[in-house]
Amino acid sequence: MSESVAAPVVALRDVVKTYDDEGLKVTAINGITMEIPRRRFAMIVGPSGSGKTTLLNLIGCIDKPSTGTIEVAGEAVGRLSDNKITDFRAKNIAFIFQNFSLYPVLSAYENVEYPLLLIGMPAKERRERTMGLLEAVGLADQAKQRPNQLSGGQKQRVAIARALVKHPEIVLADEPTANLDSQTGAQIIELMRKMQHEQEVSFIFASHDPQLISHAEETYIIRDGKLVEHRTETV
Ligand SMILES: Nc1ncnc2c1ncn2[C@@H]1O[C@H](COP(=O)(O)OP(=O)(O)OP(=O)(O)O)[C@@H](O)[C@H]1O
Repeated sequence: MSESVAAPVVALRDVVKTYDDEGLKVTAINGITMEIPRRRFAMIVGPSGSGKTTLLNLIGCIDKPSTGTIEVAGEAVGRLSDNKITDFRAKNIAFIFQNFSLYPVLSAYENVEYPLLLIGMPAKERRERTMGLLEAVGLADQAKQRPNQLSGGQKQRVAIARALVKHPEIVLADEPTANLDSQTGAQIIELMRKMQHEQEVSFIFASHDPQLISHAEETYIIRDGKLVEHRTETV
C-alpha cells in the first residue's frame, strides 16, 4: 500500500461545533477526534440529533468548527480563505442528498453531464464519462428521462452518477436512503459501495439506521455529538 493511500482522507482533532439558537448555545459536536481512512466505504451512524449532518457539513467544508482542526484530503481546511474553500470543495468533494436534488428540467443524462459542462470538458470525453457512469449505475436505458419520470431509487442512481462524474476525492451522502423503501435503500447502499470500489473514491454516508452498518467498511457511531465507537470491517 502506498503512503498516500494509507494516509487518512479525513482527520478531525478535538472538534467542537456550537450553534447559537436564539441566544441558547447548542453543542452539536462535542469534542470529536477521528480519522477516516482513504478510499473506504465509511458510515456515520447515530440517532436523530446526534450531530451527523453537522459532522458531514464540517467534513464537506460547508461549515467551520468552533474549535479544533480538520484535515480533508491532506489539506488543513481551516486555514483556507473562503474563495479557496469554494475551489477546494468543487475539486475534491461531491454530495448526495436524501431528496436527490436533481435538476427537474434536465434529463438523467444532462443531470450527470452538467458538472462536466461547467469545467469545460471536451464533448467526446464528456459523453463517454457520462454514459459510462449511467451504465455503471444501471440507467443507460433511462438516459433521456427527466427526474419526474424516474422512481426514487432511479433518481438516487442518477445522483450517484452525478456525484462521481468529476472524479472527486470524497463523496458525502447525508441519509441517502431516507426517502426510499428499505429494499430499494439496501440496493442503493450496495450500489454506492460497488461504485466506491470501482471509482476508487472515499465514500462517507450518514444514517440513523443501524441496520445499514453491515454494509460499511468503517463505522463511526456518534451520540450527543461524541464519537462513542469506531469499527473497522476486517477484510
Ligand atoms: N443551524 C443550527 N442552529 C441551531 N442548532 C442546530 C443547527 N443545526 C443543528 N443544530 C442542533 O445540533 C444538534 C445536531 O444536529 P444534526 O442535524 O447535526 O443531527 P443529526 O444527527 O444529523 O440529526 P437528524 O438525523 O435528525 O438529521 C441538534 O441538537 C440540532 O438541533
